[in-house]
Amino acid sequence: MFSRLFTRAIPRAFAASGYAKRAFTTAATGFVKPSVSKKLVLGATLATTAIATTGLVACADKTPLVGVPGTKFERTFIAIKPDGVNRGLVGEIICRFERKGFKLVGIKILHPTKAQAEEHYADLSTKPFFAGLCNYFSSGAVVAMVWEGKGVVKTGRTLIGATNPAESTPGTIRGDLCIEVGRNIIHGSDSTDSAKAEITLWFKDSEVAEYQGNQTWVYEK
Ligand SMILES: Nc1ncnc2c1ncn2[C@@H]1O[C@H](COP(=O)(O)OP(=O)(O)OP(=O)(O)O)[C@@H](O)[C@H]1O
Repeated sequence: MFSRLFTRAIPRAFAASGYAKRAFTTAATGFVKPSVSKKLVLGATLATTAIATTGLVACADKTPLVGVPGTKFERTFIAIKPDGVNRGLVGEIICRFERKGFKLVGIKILHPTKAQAEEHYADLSTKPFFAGLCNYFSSGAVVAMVWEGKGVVKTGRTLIGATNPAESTPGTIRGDLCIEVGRNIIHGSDSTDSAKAEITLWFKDSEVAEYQGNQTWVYEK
């Protein structure tokens, strides 16, 4: 009952998508049929306590780490490569995703090992540029991120632009900010399956946060 009072206003598509739903528990579950006014007072008191204690409004549903493809909870993995970080383009790139309306739910800076780079780009292991690519990706700091939003995998790729910056449309990240394919500053998952694998490779569940944001101003419903 208590959890219903604080269920997020935006309905989730978990049932349709087959993703597991995790409800949060509270001490209120043992109460039996209090009067309406008592329930309201009880709910308000517990909510105040929850906010004061955690600084967050508890949610009945938690989005899975890999997101829910096809919904506004779809997630993608975006990495600003060492050239992007060293050129001071982190803020510019984040700004473009934020301005679009996507929500940043995970971010960290790390220096990938060669082995991590090889795992991340394993599907390209037969390409002649594979060794150079892994050296490049593990050559310095990378900003790894998880972004959330409707169509974020496909639209994220559109924001990024074509693999080769020379073929990227002006207005895209690569089209505006870089020149060579071997120094193309950013990576974005190319499918929802890739997003799932890459988010799982780079992030733990505890490293991704949920918050309301301004989503009611981004989506019609
Ligand atoms: N011909 C090439 N020469 C050198 N590097 C290349 C070449 N083609 C691709 N790469 C590098 O390998 C990365 C992965 O290539 P892929 O074909 O998966 O393109 P992408 O999906 O646009 O890039 P990313 O996976 O980094 O987002 C490219 O981003 C680029 O850095």
